[in-house]
Amino acid sequence: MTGSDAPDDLEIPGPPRLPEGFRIDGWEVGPVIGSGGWGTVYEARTVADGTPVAVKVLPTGALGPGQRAALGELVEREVRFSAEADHPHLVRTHAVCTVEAPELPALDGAFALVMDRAEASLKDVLDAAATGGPIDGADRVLRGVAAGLAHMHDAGWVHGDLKPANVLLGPGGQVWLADFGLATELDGTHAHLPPLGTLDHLPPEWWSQRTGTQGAVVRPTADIWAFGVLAHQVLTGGLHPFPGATARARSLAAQAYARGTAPLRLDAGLGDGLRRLIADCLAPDHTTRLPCTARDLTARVEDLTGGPPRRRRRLLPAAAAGLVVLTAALAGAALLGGTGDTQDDDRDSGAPTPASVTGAHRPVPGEIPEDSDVPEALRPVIARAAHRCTDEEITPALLAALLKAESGFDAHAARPESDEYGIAMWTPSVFRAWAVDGDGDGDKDHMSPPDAIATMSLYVCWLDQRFKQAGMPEKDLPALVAAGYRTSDRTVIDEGGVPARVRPHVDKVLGYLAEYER
Ligand SMILES: Nc1ncnc2c1ncn2[C@@H]1O[C@H](COP(=O)(O)OP(=O)(O)OP(=O)(O)O)[C@@H](O)[C@H]1O
Repeated sequence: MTGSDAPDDLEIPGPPRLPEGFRIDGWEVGPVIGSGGWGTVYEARTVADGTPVAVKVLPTGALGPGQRAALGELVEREVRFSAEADHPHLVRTHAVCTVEAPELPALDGAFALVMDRAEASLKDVLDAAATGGPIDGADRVLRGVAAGLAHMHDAGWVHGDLKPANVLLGPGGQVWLADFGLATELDGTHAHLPPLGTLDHLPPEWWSQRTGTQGAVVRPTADIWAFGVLAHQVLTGGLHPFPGATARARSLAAQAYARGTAPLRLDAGLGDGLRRLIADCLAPDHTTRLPCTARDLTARVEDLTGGPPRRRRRLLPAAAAGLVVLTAALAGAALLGGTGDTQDDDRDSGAPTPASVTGAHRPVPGEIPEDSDVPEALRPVIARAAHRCTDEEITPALLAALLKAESGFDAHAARPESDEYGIAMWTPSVFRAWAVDGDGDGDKDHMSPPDAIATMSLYVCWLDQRFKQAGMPEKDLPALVAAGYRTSDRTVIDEGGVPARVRPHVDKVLGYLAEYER
């Protein structure tokens, strides 16, 4: 790992540190992994069961009120982001605690973020790599970074500080984007970030825009530029696409290219497809970069690197005998976390479930009323599943209405004639393509209500986004989602609305929804 660990024999004053064995709530810290601009990251473990985690400690003691507020904002963003985004390629923050250490005044009151523990960062790997060829696992890293970024953008966030130090590599080969302190929510087409960022991965337009009181404007296209730089580094063992011995010189070279006074000279060893992909990411200004979305990048990276097969989706009962591979489903599956590669599956089943994250969940309309007929034991399961989807139409009330219309909340429901089973009436082969381990028991079972409901939420979230992308009327989305769940996204889009044959079912769902939303 990189970091600011000083060799034992040198007395370099560094940031204050917690002693090994120090307890922060239910976690015990170990050795330091490294330090960044705001604090220090420690190895740590969960006291209860020894699960390895990393704890990032951000001291507040020496900060002035303005700096303290800025740090509080970064932590708040990180927490909000972790609460809202849950994806196999985004590092998870399990909890945020406060360090209580009156005997260590410099650290007393510090924020402590408890996260998944990585084995190394991509920066560590690039620093150790021989230049001239791709690093080991280059394809996997690029696929993971692209999928994580696509999930963020689809959920309305910009990372804002994508760089190798913020790509973490987990013990099972997982690829996680990290450091969401700079991640910021999109307001229309762009967001504002404090002018921090990293020189080597900043797009050229960054230098020509004015920084207002809210900070500089940052758009998803800034992450796309950063991805282009990072992809070049990953595929060449660390070479930056722009020449220069220092970050400042490389940034000037990038600006000269953007002004049209210097050509783009990518490494000669790159294959045609990846060269084109990097060149698209490095289009000279944000408007020419617009067509290169993170979602497209994900599909292109998977095509170019032989990624996991494209996903299957729920079928019309009549077509259930012969599964049809639908390319469009790929994007949605990756978007919502079910990419189906083994790494993701391991993550779903093996990692601890997200624990208490202090910080506000976004208020979600459509909670299930207390006096409804939704079985009490199911309510938290439904609410948790609905909150995994950041699209506002997918509420607990809508999931409850869908479940009532599908099975009447009967966990043992079955329609063998159409191969549909369980509380969410999943066709087992289709369920497997989207499956989420809703109860964290290491198994994904269509007959387990938490798994079936979490998977339903994932799927209808994707349907909702498909219909929005297709420009279908927002007010009709609940009906369209109900119809899509019974038929398919393609059928609903091709028919321009709810197909007549599922209208009675959709009306039932809307009736239940009205009851739950009264
Ligand atoms: N969850 C984690 N697991 C393992 N190592 C981590 C984790 N998070 C961060 N690190 C490592 O800890 C070190 C410090 O990380 P930190 O995020 O504080 O700073 P940075 O990203 O290097 O710099 P800055 O945040 O100032 O841009 C880095 O080497 C980073 O790779």
